[in-house]
Amino acid sequence: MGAFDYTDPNGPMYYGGVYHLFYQYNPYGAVFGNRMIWAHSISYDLINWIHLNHAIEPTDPFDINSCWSGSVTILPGNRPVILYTGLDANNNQVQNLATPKNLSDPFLREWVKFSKNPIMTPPNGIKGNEFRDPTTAWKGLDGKWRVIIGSELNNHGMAILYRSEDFVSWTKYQHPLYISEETGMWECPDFYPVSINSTNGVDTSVQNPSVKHVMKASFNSHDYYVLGNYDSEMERFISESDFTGTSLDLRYDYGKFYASKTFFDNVKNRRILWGWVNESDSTEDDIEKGWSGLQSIPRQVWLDESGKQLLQWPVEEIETLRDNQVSIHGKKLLSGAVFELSGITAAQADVEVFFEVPELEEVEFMDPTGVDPQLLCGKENASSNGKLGPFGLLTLASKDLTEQTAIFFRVFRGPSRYIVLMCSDQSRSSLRKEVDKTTFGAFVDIDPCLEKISLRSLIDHSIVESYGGEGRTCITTRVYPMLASDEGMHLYLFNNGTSSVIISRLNAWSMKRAKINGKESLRYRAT
Ligand SMILES: OC[C@H]1O[C@@](CO)(OC[C@@]2(O[C@H]3O[C@H](CO)[C@@H](O)[C@H](O)[C@H]3O)O[C@H](CO)[C@@H](O)[C@@H]2O)[C@@H](O)[C@@H]1O
Repeated sequence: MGAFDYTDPNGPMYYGGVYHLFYQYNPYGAVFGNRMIWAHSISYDLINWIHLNHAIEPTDPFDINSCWSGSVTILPGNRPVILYTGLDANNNQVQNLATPKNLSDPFLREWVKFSKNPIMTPPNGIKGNEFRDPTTAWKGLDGKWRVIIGSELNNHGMAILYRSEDFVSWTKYQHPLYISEETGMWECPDFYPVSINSTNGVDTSVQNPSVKHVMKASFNSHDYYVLGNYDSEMERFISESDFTGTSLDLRYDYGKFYASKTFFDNVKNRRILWGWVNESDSTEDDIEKGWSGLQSIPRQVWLDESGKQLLQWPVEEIETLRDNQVSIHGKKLLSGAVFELSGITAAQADVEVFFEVPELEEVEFMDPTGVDPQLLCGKENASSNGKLGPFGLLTLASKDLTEQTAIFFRVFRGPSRYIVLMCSDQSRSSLRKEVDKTTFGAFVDIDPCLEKISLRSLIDHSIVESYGGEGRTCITTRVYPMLASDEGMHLYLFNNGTSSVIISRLNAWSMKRAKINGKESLRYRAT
């Protein structure tokens, strides 16, 4: 077996009838290494993948110590170009350019590095190890290209802005596009418009009154974003809030999800998001099992009607893996109920459930001010009893429930409205002691008086990707059950609250295996 580490998604795009995904990859070891490369895979449907030869590897002084993260921009005339960070011979981070050798090859198998690399080097005042991860570039109203690079100055994370007329000569702009007072170094920034009145995606260069902009930055092991307005004439991004690096910030995902990247899929008019989902086991475990790191299921991302946050949903193509289905309508889950959902493969499933909570009157009061939902989930875990909740799913569970990963909700009465808490409780996910079992949690911005509380979970052996409130809150987790074999894995609905809840609608499917290089493959193994 090989030993490989998969991390950041790089340069996703649609070209020549196929989706391309590059990613940070260590071909020499199961964990992050000192010679990272750009691996390359392609797909016709975002689900089944073909691995190609590596796209970019360290070869020249400007990237001899690694080819780190970056992005693709499609130039006029349908010409993709890669901007990536190279670690040069002195281990300084520099930005490099590469272009396809043969544009008529839809697989874009070979990439040629620009003869005049590097095209950007750390500017004055910026440390050589704090200048990386170029975004997809966009065109301003003046026709000039813009790109941002992750960096920091005096412990303030920022997006350094460069401009260019020809994509080759880049000039640093006088001030960063964004500087954050409260965060450290920014990795893998992403900057893109979202429509304010449609779920459709828009091209990265679009600027008009019907879009807002998203600024995403990766720091403190999480992907945070703010929304705002971008003005390319003034070269300003005016955000509606600031990054605080606390639980108050908006995040794509409140579990494991980092160094993400989006791209505009012009065939289906949608923006697609990918993130790196790392392991929760130890480095020693990774070396023993011979690999580490997953890519999330790609998600469509768009602005919520409220304009206050993004919504995310697994791309529709995931439904092609759906196999046999079970459905439930109008079933009451009494206090203390644990109800097995049989008839599907619990180890690999897609479950969507809508809960109705009729007994709202006497729920506990909670003032959410200053409350960290993740800590609250740790305290009010799956086995505690509230009035309304915990209720939800017990995934990847052994028959006797010794091992289980609970994805659940609690409902509280707040000062002005009800508060819905969503948690992913890993504390009993595995009998293995050395794995990280931190509980994750976040609030879901829904009013249970007006709508049902929904949960969709994509379960696959060692990963559970959960979408609460129809994509308002996402939590991804990695777990390593020991007791349950694929066949012995179980899935339950539960209600530990003192009030009943109603499963108003549930649809769940066994999921087939995706094909990698034409063969049905296990996407993720627990061990
Ligand atoms: O592959 C390099 C790209 O990855 C990014 C974002 O994920 O930087 C990753 C980063 O962390 C790696 O090294 C750490 C040890 O130094 C290790 O703990 C972690 O698991 C690794 O992913 O790489 C640098 C240098 O090590 C570190 O500062 C980062 O957090 C992205 O910024 C890079 O382009």
